Amino acid sequence: MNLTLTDVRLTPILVADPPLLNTQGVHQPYTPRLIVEVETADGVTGVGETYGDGKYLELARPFAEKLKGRSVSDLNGLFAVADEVAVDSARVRNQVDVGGLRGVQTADKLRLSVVSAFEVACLDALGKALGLPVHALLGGKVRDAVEYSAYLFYKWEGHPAGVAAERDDWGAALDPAGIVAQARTFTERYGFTSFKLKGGVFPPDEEVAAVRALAEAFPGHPLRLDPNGAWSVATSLRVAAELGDVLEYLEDPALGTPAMAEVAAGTGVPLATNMCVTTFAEIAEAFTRGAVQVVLSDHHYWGGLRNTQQLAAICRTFGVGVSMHSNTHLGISLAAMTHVAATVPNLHHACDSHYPWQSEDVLTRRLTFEGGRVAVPDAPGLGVELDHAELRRLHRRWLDDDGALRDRDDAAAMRVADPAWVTPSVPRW
Ligand SMILES: O=C([O-])C(=O)C[C@H](O)[C@@H](O)C(=O)[O-]
Ligand SMILES: [Mg+2]
Repeated sequence: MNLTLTDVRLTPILVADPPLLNTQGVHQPYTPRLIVEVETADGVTGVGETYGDGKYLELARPFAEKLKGRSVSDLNGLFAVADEVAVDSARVRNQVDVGGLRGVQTADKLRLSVVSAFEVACLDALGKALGLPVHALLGGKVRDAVEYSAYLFYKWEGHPAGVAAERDDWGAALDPAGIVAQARTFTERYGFTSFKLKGGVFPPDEEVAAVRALAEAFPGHPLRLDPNGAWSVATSLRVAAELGDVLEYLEDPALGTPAMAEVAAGTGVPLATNMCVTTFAEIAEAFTRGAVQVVLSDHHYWGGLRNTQQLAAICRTFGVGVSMHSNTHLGISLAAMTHVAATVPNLHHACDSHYPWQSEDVLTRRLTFEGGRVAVPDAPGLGVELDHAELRRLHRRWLDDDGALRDRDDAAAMRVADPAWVTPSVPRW
């Protein structure tokens, strides 16, 4: 068996995305992703997926060149190779990632976000070469299916008139009744039993009313609210007091560890984060200050599946819970998330996934949710197959774009509907 990497292919694509609202603005009609393919000397291939914005592409290209000739089994070596790739300081100076929705932006985090796709691709190829599923390479699954939550968004019926976009069949959701209707559609289509509402869009009282309406429609079901740090400490404490009886956790109510620590000190509602603990360097302060009770891991920016396992082990040590964050992603990443989640013993919350919002994919067969769960694939590698024709079609869309959509910008998308829109300063309420 020859595990030497002989070819690495990078394909940036644009995938359709509905008009989902968040505190920064609204999703653009198409969002960039990068698909990574690796191939061994024996012709075994592996696939990975990560963010596709320009700042990731400019690292992925030199990184890919350095991988040829190395072994797909040398996963630790990926980090050393990444360190050799220079990050343009303009990419991290005074920059926040997607308006801060994914926390701090550092050179290391950019590198890790690229490494993650290659690590997944190498694990996929290695698994196929050895005849083992990725979860086996990670030490073995401790569950046969991984539970996901319905990721509810305020949304418009469609993208603004005149904007090229695909239509979706979810309808608008701009008030409590719309959110409950969306939640019902999620349960009918996918069987989800826990619900997360993306908040920070409307004044807190409206979002509190939406969560109350969900609690009435789905009594006893786990509920979460995530305003992406849009609230002051005082507002966070007020919402926590009002919704304490129905929330499984409150996610990033206020921005940054000091504010989260203040909120945590004043409420018994567990706080979760994918914004103030997004790197290993941020763990010590947040955990010692008791600022978070649940960390939402994300293999994309934590640097892959094995780093996710390390994060989970640290959380276990400190008695902090683990769940999983998601940005817009396709089936390759859902498969990767499912494999690693299957190996984490202390995963006590349903994971987030945007996948139901994505009508397009680059797989020959989409992954499916049964009863809100994805069955852990036992086929070799990730257990997915790339649809090359669809990959080419979505790449063609990326090639044809004039550059406006190649970098995610939710505020720019909002300005199409509201030319006066500026990214709100924080705290917004
Ligand atoms: O849990 C979160 O904070 C997210 O999923 C961040 C995302 O960027 C989400 O807000 C989105 O896609 O609009
Ligand atoms: Mg969040």
